[in-house]
Amino acid sequence: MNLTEKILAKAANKKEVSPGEIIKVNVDLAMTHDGTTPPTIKSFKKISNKVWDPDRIVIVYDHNVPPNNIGAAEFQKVTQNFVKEQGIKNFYNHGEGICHQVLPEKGFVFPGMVIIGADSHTCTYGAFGAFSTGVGATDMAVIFATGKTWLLVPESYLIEINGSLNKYVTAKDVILKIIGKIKAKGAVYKSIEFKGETIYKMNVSGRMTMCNMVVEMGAKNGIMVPNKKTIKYLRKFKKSFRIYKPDKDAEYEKEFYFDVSNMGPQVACPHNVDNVKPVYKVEGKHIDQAFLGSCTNGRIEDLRIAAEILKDGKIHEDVRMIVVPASKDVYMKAVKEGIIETFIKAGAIVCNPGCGPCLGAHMGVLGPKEVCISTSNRNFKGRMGDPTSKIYLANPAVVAKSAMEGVITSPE
Ligand SMILES: CC(C)[C@H](C(=O)O)[C@@H](O)C(=O)O
Ligand code: SF4
Repeated sequence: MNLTEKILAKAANKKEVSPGEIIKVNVDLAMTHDGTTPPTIKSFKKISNKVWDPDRIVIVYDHNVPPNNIGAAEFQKVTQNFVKEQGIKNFYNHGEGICHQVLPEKGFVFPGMVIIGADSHTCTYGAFGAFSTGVGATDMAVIFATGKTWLLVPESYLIEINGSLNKYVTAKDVILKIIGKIKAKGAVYKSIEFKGETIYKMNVSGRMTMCNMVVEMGAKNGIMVPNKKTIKYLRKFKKSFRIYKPDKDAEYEKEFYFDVSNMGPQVACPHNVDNVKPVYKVEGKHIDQAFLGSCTNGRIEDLRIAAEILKDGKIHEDVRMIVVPASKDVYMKAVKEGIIETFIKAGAIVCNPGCGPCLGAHMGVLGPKEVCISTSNRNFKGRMGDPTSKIYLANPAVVAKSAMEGVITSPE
């Protein structure tokens, strides 16, 4: 069995599982956020009045924090009442950060776990060797009630990545390159297992960025065997965990190889995440907004990269640059390191932790024909505002450099 199959077999109390099989699994952790908790509650109330285990549910307000309209404020009240009624203690309602950042940071994510979230980027936790995937509110309601869900065991793709990354080339560029090759519909319902020297050496932040974006190829989950840096990250929580590894003769439907040694920064052009080009092909394109943040690239490592470029520089007068740290923890580290000061002095708008403008709700909605360069994960038409606006996805170095120049620019 491969890595995903091993974890799913354990969760289903079976010796072995194989692709195509429908299994019932125990869920170790369930996550919902301010947007998906109210619809989950609505379905939940039709089937139960008591959650299966309040300690295995984590709720994070991140998409609309603080509430940006009356509906969002009402939604938050619904969740607050539910949390009290059900005795859910793991509740982060005052801008603790993006759910996918908060869960690992607070020590909820460990190797071998089955984590289901009512958000499509729940696949991020594969960086820690967990099986994690997103579901809708009705599936989540059943999990809230029973602690179980059904899964179709996915076929798996093995992606091996070798080579060291050049300066200003990051995990984001690697995953964009992969998506550009496999395409947006190229891995629908597949499990993606990453391996290779590049993954083995990668820091936790980069591993999260890579697993975060597998859903942009339609994948069910992305997963990696924890490396030394990941184990070090997890040890600080002082909890025991078991690391699962694929069998030597594990089976995969397809295998892909990437050598990233000579690769430059990549950009996903409007309006599809798989419309990927090397940055030099889009250099000179005028931008109105630059966004540094999201569950893909809002971590301290990302902010450091951007700050190094912006140090002593100024953001172009035509550009509004918006910086949203992925969590309070990231924010506080950035304050301590003087990074926030660098952003403010350069002319950026620094907002409170959360999803920020990523999905067009607030904090930088794009007007007609405006162009944004963003470190987030989706550039769908109209996602950040007006349907005539355009989004280019890139790494934090490209976003920072472009913000200074007023046009898409390579930091190299
Ligand atoms: C609002 C939420 C359900 C959505 C998701 O599931 O991904 C959002 O986080 C996004 O990135 O589009
Ligand atoms: S940061 Fe963006 S992609 Fe991530 S959960 Fe929030 S809205 Fe979704």
